[in-house]
Amino acid sequence: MTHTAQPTASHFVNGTHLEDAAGDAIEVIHPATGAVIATVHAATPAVIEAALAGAVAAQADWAARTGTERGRVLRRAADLIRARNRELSILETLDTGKPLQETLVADASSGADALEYFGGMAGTLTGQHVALGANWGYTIREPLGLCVGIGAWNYPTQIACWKAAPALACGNAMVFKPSEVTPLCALKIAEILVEAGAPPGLFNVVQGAGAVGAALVADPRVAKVSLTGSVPTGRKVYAAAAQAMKHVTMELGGKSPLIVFHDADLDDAVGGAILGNFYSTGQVCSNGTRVFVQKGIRDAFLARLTERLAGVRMGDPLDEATNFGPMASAAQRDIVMGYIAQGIAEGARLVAGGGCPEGPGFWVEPTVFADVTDAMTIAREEIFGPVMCVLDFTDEEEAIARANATDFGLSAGVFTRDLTRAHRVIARLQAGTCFVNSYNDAPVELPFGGFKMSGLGRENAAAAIAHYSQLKSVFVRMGRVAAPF
Ligand SMILES: NC(=O)c1ccc[n+]([C@@H]2O[C@H](COP(=O)([O-])OP(=O)(O)OC[C@H]3O[C@@H](n4cnc5c(N)ncnc54)[C@H](O)[C@@H]3O)[C@@H](O)[C@H]2O)c1
Repeated sequence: MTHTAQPTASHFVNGTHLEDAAGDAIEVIHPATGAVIATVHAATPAVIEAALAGAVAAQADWAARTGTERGRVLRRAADLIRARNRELSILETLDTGKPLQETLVADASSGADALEYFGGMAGTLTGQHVALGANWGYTIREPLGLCVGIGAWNYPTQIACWKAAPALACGNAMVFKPSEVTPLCALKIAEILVEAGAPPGLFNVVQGAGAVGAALVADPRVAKVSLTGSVPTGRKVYAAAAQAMKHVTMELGGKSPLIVFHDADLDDAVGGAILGNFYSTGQVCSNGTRVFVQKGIRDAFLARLTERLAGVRMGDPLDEATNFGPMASAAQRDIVMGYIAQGIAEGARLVAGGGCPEGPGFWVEPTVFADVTDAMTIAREEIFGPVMCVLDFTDEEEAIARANATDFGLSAGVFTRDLTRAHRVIARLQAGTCFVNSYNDAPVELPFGGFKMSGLGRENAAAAIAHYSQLKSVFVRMGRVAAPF
């Protein structure tokens, strides 16, 4: 079956669709078939200028509105997204290849959650009164101004909303650049925000690869950059932002540990490992790809995991019975297959998968390696694909030390029935987003983000407000000024 998802135009700027065919063509490929479903053009300097200038113009008026007024727009957008969840989920599936079974519950709806949550919070954003004896002070929470959002290709709708919602709630404007691999979904969010009452120019989408992202980051009008991407890109963007002391949020990669103790509910632990390695075909930053299993239950764990892998249904991602899709791109498929070959070459034991099914599309089987050691490449580097590494451990102390022996620090999980142990271990794990007897939940009410090389700042929850606003402190003297002369 052929699909088309050609957008009205490549960009959404100043409240309307904008095309400039002079920009490099970017083919949008449906990963399940390899078919071209749309073509967009990278933003030219003229498009970038229109977006930045439009955002600056829109921001002042937006910031002058009350928080309640701003929040109303965001909450209306959330309602529109929910009403169009199926249509948006189909587009997300065409763009990313993720099964519709997943996108119907995890993408547009997660974006709507963020818009609803920050829409509700917008009216509550206040400063503080500070009593200072005879004098007093107060703080004003001000927007930063113009923010740039740059997205990865695994969650294009969610990433656009997770950045736009807190930014707009605080009174900022945003220019968002989706990943060049998945350019379609953010355009829909821009359309919906305007339909919900956002002023033209408040949220703009411009297409392009790293060069367009770099041009946005370098522009002196930009006050803040929020990136979701890999650590190497994060380094570049952070360094560029530092030249003008811009604020940053960095949501980067991971190689997160999931520790399964001998007393864990085995089925729950296997379920957590499946969610933490194979959901979205493994293309999730917070995945628990180093699964440390206590020695006594290692074989039982692998046996139950292998049994449950019989439930994988690869196929047309638009078929709601499909529960496992392709990789988002041929390039990512090749990277993952390279890691699988390296795992075999370095002596890991292939327990399941490892193959790359023939035919059109970018498929990789769900793959499990056992007998993985800490030194192996597959245990050290982020693969960003459906490759689970199972490592053995003897005791708690050893598991904690090995779990922390990485430069990443995005997520970590613990499965055990001993809740004292669960909290004791979590307290010592170096990770920003942790799970007890679960994996990969990301409710908007909890902050999300990484320690160490996995990032800076937090998305979601009240914590995100601090990263999209700045405080002005005002001291007020009530008496006379006592100067020395
Ligand atoms: N922590 C999180 O919340 C989170 C979520 C999803 C993905 N990720 C991470 O994202 C990575 C996968 O996504 P990807 O391959 O799209 O990442 P990537 O780093 O290749 O690209 C991310 C974005 O940055 C842009 N970019 C590239 N070079 C740039 C530059 N010099 N200046 C400005 N922008 C530039 C890209 O065009 C893209 O839009 C993985 O490492 C994954 O862990 C993290």
